[in-house]
Amino acid sequence: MLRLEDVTVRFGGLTALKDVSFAMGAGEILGLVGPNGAGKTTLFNTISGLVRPKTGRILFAEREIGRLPLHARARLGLGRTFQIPQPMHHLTVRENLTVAQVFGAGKADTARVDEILEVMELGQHAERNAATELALQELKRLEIAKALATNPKLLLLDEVLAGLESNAKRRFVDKLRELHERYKLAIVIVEHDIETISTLCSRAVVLNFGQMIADGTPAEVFRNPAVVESYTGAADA
Ligand SMILES: Nc1ncnc2c1ncn2[C@@H]1O[C@H](COP(=O)(O)OP(=O)(O)OP(=O)(O)O)[C@@H](O)[C@H]1O
Repeated sequence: MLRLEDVTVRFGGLTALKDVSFAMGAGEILGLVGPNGAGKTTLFNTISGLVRPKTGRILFAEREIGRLPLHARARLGLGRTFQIPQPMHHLTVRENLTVAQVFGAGKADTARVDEILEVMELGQHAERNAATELALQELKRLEIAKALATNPKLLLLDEVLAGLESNAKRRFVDKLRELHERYKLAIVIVEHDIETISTLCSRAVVLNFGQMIADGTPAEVFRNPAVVESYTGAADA
């Protein structure tokens, strides 16, 4: 479903991604891990179209998408969330979903918006101002709801669980599983918590200084010496 071939991204003199290659299949839940600054968000930005790679190819649903604009990628089924929730100001929760839907799916579909509000447990907040009247957990659910409104086949989740306490995190993980089943979604999730990656993901890939240093089951990856060193090295720095 998604394949990256030798993707390199530079910001001036800084190589943020270097020859990154990996493929994932429909329905997979993949954890993307690595120390701060490793290139995880840059990878999401490159897949979703905010950042242009210097070299390499990105294929999604058997099409080369590396030069397509954001909305074209969204319409092919690429959905994403942002590390810092970005609700549209002055709009209600419901309006946020409708705008996301028009951007990513090409037209408004009230029934689908109602369904997503219910699935994401946002029904009672539907007419609230999204930017000023939601608590952190609701903002996070809205961020995912906006991505779902674009009818994705692949969902890129950038640290959606960060800042939640452990019970809330567990409920959120259950919700992600539910979405995976219900919408037959493939998911890539950036997350620092090893336990979460281990319970949610069948596979994990690790970035360090822009390079992929491991790819395997979470158990394999987290006992890989290069991975352990990338984290302890970062902690010592
Ligand atoms: N727009 C940009 N311009 C210049 N440098 C950038 C830009 N975006 C990211 N970088 C740099 O690229 C590197 C990778 O950053 P990125 O945000 O992708 O890492 P990350 O793995 O998502 O980190 P974190 O876990 O802290 O979110 C960092 O050195 C960062 O400073």
